[in-house]
Amino acid sequence: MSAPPAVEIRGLVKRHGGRAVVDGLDLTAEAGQVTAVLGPNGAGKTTTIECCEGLRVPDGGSVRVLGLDPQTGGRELRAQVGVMLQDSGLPTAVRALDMLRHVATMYAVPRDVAELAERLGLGDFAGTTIRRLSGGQRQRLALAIALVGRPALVFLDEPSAGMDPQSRHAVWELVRELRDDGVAVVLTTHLMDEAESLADHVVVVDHGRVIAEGGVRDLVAATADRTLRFEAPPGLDLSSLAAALAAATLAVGAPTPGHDPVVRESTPGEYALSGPVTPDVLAALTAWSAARGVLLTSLSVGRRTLEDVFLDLTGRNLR
Ligand SMILES: Nc1ncnc2c1ncn2[C@@H]1O[C@H](COP(=O)(O)OP(=O)(O)OP(=O)(O)O)[C@@H](O)[C@H]1O
Repeated sequence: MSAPPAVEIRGLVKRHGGRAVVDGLDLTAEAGQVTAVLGPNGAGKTTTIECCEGLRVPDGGSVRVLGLDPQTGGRELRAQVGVMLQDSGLPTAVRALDMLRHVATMYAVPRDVAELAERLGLGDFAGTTIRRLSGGQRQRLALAIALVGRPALVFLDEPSAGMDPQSRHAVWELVRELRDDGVAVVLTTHLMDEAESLADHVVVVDHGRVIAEGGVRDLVAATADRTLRFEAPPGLDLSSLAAALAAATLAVGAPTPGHDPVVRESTPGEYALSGPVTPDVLAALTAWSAARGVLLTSLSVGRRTLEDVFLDLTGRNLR
């Protein structure tokens, strides 16, 4: 019989104050894969992960972690699951490296503390008390603590948030190694480049449900292959612009039903167009702007990214 998935969630429901913040969510994470859970603020990601960690009791559905119920799996699960929380909850008066050494003693076969500390650059602040660490340093320590017990499954909540580029790449490298060693990695992130560069499987969550999932390439390829972004004064009349762009699409023939261009103002003054990006659409955009005296201060056509997919699905940016 094949091993059960590292995480198997079916129909998870969690309510707060009568409101379902997780509302029938299904998620599977396999060993030897990085599963990225993406979603806007308040989508229910952390609540879902906390149900897997046994920190919250579900109101409905089932959660299995390494084949066990997190509510009753207790010690057996703690020995095999590494957890990196955003708010690490570490004691503040302890020195960073002492904390890591202490946690290592709790495991039967811990990783080499010196090697792990070196990999994550903890040497620079080994003797500093946790209270005095910067946000990025604290993150690196929390990650080391999550990994020191050689877990079979790790939950990483925004693992490289607040880190400088060098530290982020060290973290990414470590995550790839874990995956190659057969560890199941579940990470939540707002960083598209983090998900794009690490994830084997992406699960997009909104309003407590999964709204899309698949490999990064599948998700990106499921829609058009290019995207158009531009900057202009905030508050453009998007319905008038969309009509002009739709006319340009029609003018060149062969419109695809349901694929009219859609323009969104993702943040004030920043616009993204989904739908076919053709030379005529580009010409129609600049003609529409010129007719209204609107100056486009930047304009780019590029490869679609997960960020675009996310915007199409939820109408919102990830942050
Ligand atoms: N203990 C609680 N009591 C009441 N509401 C809560 C509680 N915990 C979470 N919520 C609400 O549940 C919703 C989902 O929160 P959750 O932290 O799971 O979202 P998230 O997707 O992790 O968001 P973020 O990306 O901001 O971390 C939010 O609206 C939040 O305010």
